[in-house]
Amino acid sequence: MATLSVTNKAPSLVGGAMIIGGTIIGAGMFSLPVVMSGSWFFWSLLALVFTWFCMLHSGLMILEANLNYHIGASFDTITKDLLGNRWNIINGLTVAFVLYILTYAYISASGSVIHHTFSQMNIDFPARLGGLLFALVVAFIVWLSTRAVSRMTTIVLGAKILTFFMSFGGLIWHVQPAVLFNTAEVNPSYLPYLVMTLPFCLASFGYHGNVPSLMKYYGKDPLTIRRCLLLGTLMALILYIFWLVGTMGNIPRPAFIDIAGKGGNIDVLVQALSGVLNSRGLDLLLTVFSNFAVASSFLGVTLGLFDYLADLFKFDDSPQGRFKTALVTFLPPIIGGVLWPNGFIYAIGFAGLAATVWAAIVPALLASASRKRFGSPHYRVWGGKAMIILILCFGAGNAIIHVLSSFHLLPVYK
Ligand SMILES: N[C@@H](Cc1ccccc1)C(=O)O
Repeated sequence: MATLSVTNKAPSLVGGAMIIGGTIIGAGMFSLPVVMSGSWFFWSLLALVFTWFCMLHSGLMILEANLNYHIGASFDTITKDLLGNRWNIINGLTVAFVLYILTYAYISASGSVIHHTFSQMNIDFPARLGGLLFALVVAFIVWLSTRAVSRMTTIVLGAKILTFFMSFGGLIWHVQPAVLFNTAEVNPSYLPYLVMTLPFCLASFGYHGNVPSLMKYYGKDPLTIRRCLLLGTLMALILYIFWLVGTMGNIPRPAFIDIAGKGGNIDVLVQALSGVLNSRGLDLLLTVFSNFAVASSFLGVTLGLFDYLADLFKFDDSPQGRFKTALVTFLPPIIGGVLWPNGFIYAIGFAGLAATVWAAIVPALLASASRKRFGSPHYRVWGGKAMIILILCFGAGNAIIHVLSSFHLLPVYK
């Protein structure tokens, strides 16, 4: 979850859209080309658009329920009041789980990115050590203060956007239609691999913790907040489509088998891209971009986890209190990262599984309960009962798919 820096004046529409877009676009996108290599471009496009649609509307459902409460009321208050204690506990647990597993994913990802960066300078830097050091630096910043995180995030986010356009502009020019449309393979089969991509799409479109924060910033202004959600999620969708074209148009489908076999982490992907690009400058840009992309999500998500745990364990805001919070925030994922440095793809999948509870199932239940209790006078998501049922099925379907694929019951492209 991205951090929001508090300002006195109401932020512009673009500001809110950027907050949403910035939270959505994170390390999750690096898992997409790898897990989508089986279903390849067109089917994956369909999965992306479908997930975008459902995740946008589940976010709007949180807004619908949220508008019946005081400004500043967050997930916890709304869920407890509308759905009762049991749902609230399940909700809280899955929120914590997503944040923990993402922190672990970022440690694993940053280790891999650092390893790749150094290996370009012909230095062999172990990924485990890279992840550990990176996590310690982030832990230090988070321990310092929220303001330090906010400043760092601003710098990193700026650099991320800049390097994104510079490197992706380059990637797009290199796209070969024959590779993108996979004309070399005779009778390829794509459809069986489609469903297993969904939990990864879901994780990559996660932002829902920020909906209550938007109400804090704009007040009860459903129109503006709705526009922010629409713009922010659309921004992510368009960027992800570019990203798919850029990767699948440059790396042939069969080459992804090898990438997935090596753990599917970012360094392997970037290496495969630079192999086909043959351009030193682009290669460097891509490496710089992946560093910033991981760093900004890392900062945002761990700050969210830090605040959540501080509140949960009632650790105070003194340096010692913050130190204790930093320990419970970072120690478990660091241990995970040192023991299993290549779990990035798995972790993103599990984030999708847990996120489906609080980003799809609970929002649909909230909207339904809010209509019964309050009649949703401020704002009501269109589509009536059918939309609620669609989002519920989307959430439950994602959970089932993830469980099936954990037991190797779904076809995997290899
Ligand atoms: N969408 C983020 C992950 C995320 C999931 C759920 C909530 C917040 C963030 C990413 O791609 O990295």
